[in-house]
Amino acid sequence: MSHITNAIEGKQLSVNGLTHSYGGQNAIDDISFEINAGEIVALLGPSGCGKSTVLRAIAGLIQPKSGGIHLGGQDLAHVSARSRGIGMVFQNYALFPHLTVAENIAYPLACQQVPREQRRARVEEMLSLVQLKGYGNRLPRELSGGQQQRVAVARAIAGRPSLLLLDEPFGALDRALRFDLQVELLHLQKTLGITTLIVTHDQEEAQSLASRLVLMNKGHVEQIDTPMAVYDRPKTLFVNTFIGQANVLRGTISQLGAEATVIALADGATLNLPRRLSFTIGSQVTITFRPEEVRLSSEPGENRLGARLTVSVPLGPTLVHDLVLADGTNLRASEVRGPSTFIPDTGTQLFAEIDTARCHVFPVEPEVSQQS
Ligand SMILES: Nc1ncnc2c1ncn2[C@@H]1O[C@H](COP(=O)(O)OP(=O)(O)OP(=O)(O)O)[C@@H](O)[C@H]1O
Repeated sequence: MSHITNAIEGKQLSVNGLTHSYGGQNAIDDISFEINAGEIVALLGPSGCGKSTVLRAIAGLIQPKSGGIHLGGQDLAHVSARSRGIGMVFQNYALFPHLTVAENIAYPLACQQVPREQRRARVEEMLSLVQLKGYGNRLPRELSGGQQQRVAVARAIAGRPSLLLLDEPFGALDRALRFDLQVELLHLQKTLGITTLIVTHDQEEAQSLASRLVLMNKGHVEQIDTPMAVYDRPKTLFVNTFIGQANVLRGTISQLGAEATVIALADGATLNLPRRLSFTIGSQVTITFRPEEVRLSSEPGENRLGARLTVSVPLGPTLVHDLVLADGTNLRASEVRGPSTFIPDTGTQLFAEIDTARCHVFPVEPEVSQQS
């Protein structure tokens, strides 16, 4: 395995101002991001936001309307898809059904005119790398979905690409198998040091695999950050609600102090934030907070909103409470469940205390003024 490590040299990928449309409207607009050599980055966003389009442009399968793509400093504008040195894995395996596993893996090597002996050795290497030693003579249909996807990965890296593109590679697999393959892929990627871009709409997959996330929405990039930064410091309401769960309330800025902001909610309640926000008094805002930032209490008090408990559900180690505020807004709270955690009765009138130090506040029309 050691000489593979030396052989694959991940290169830096740089995407600048990538724009593409299939008809009138842009599918992607001014997309820019970088992936360091050997890094694994996830392109994450809802269905139709343009992820696959970005991937196709990088692979050379479509010619973007504008923007630049550089791999290891080389401009790919006039480099054919074949000559880009990029390996790809798609959701639906795309193995050749009439070729054996070994022939599938050897296929790109044959295209590169790698001599037969070397090809055979590389196929063996790849098979052991993806833990399919001894499966070389099988046909794809004689393998499970997870095994087929491992073959697809082996085929993608057999030609020693300097960039690996994965488009929803585990989308067709069940949850447990997905997790196993994610762990394997991460191990493989680290061992080989291959620069990797994975497209997914599964936030858990993105968070567990990637060192950084590129969050896309409606053809734009909303935020590029580490998984933790995206969760803790979302730049937009979209990112905040797309990654993890968030409670969303509407309010109006009613007081601004040196180190405090008071927000009035619809039903007359207020939230006091221990910092000055850069809004003017009277601004309409959206306040968000995670379920784990809500604590239930039976007493009223500061930052406590009257709420009726609709249901409490124990989910393994956590207890999730769904509540409804007086104005009908739903609220979710969660807490770590211990042996003596008290579970209140459904319908109980309680107070939901919001940890306002950890709230996020966004302008009410966040989609109008997207920043890059
Ligand atoms: N070949 C095509 N012709 C016309 N429109 C297309 C084509 N491919 C994609 N689109 C449109 O471009 C937009 C972006 O599509 P894209 O496939 O890149 O999104 P995606 O984020 O990968 O979605 P998904 O997660 O559902 O695969 C969508 O509105 C889609 O309908």
